[in-house]
Amino acid sequence: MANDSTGRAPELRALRPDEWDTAYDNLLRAFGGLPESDEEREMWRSITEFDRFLAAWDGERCVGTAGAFSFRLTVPGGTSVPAAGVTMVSVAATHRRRGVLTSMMRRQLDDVRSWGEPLAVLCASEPAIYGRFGYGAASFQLDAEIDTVRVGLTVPDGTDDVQVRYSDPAEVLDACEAVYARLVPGRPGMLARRPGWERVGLLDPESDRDGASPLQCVVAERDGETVGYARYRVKPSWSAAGPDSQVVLSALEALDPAAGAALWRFLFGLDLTSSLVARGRPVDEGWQYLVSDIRRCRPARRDALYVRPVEVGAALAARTYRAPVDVVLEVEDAFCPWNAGRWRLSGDAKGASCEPTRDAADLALSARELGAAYLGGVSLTALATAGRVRELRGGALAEAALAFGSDPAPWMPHGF
Ligand SMILES: CC(=O)SCCNC(=O)CCNC(=O)[C@H](O)C(C)(C)COP(=O)(O)OP(=O)(O)OC[C@H]1O[C@@H](n2cnc3c(N)ncnc32)[C@H](O)[C@@H]1OP(=O)(O)O
Repeated sequence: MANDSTGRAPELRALRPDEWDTAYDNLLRAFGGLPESDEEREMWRSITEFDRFLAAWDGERCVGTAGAFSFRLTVPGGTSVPAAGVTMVSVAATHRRRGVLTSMMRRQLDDVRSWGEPLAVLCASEPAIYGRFGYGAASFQLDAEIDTVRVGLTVPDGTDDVQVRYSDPAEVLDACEAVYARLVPGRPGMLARRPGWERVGLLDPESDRDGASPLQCVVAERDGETVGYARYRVKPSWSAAGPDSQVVLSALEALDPAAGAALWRFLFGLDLTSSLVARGRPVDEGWQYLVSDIRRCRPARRDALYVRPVEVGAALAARTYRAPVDVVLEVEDAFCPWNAGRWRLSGDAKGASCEPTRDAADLALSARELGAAYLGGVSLTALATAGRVRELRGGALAEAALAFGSDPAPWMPHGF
């Protein structure tokens, strides 16, 4: 790393609580300098894990930040695996492109390994940044802007048995969190909530509303039990032709198809609105199969969660495989060389093992591609068509690609 203005390399160390404001200001400035509300600042401070938050210092000045939440991530098969949630990464523009990020990534991945966490995950501000450090885009999200005047919704049987009730978001938080917790094991990419994180979904600073209403909440109930919820805002608009307001969805979770349909029907039907913007939804979410005209929903797919296998053996052994698989992977990993070499992966829907081997390799790929395929949302076959996975034994690619896949598709419900 190049030296800084004092002639020394910036000092890298865990953040002390009294340094938090200085570090957070570096982060906000790197993201454009827009101030945050006291509510937001206090929220992010309260969930900071100081011993896992690195800051780079040029004398008294904070010039770099990189945190790592201690998350648990659902992997294919439903197990919850320790994963470092890389977050709040910033380098001061005065110190950019001198290797500060690289030094933080180096130290952080060494730390994550020493903590015994087999995975690191992140949401990238820009996709070009993290591939060099071995992160691959592993889950995708669906964004949609639905013309609710022209698009109809056909709901499944049982939808009328679900009541939708207006609720205060904070008052029903426990019931909503119980719904969320039941869904976590069922979909790879979901994160078990750490204490304090339930409040993130209720953050409602005016600066985030873009002219829309405060956060509104409805719960879906069946026989008095909460079976789903939705949080949304309404952005009012009136044209010469009349009302043209927009519903902006913030969160929606449901325990079964009828509960989900009841919530979508409610959102489609809000008076005076003509469109519904839903961002960050699962790519395979059921509403797409209820609409009369998917094209007028303008669906768009975007990269979401990036995964980095920190310990290849432990990571691959932690998930299950939807078909039997027995392959030797030749892994290339320049940034975390302890992963480089041949690994025999044997597994099925019940469990797996992954150990170093001297046997001949069946497939060759880098840690980044392994991260992309890890949650089952990116096909090894597709990566092979791009030349990112090489088949060295005939048939190994088809066998591994089938085994690695996941249904449902991986999804991460919120950023961090
Ligand atoms: C998980 C999260 O928190 S995502 C948030 C990331 N943060 C931001 O986007 C805030 C604004 N940006 C920044 O703070 C900084 O520009 C950072 C953190 C992205 C990069 O920090 P730097 O210290 O400049 O990176 P560093 O000097 O270590 O660069 C390493 C390599 O990555 C490349 N790189 C760095 N940032 C980018 C980028 N945004 N796009 C493409 N390449 C990049 C560099 O060119 C360099 O490549 P090289 O090794 O071929 O020369």
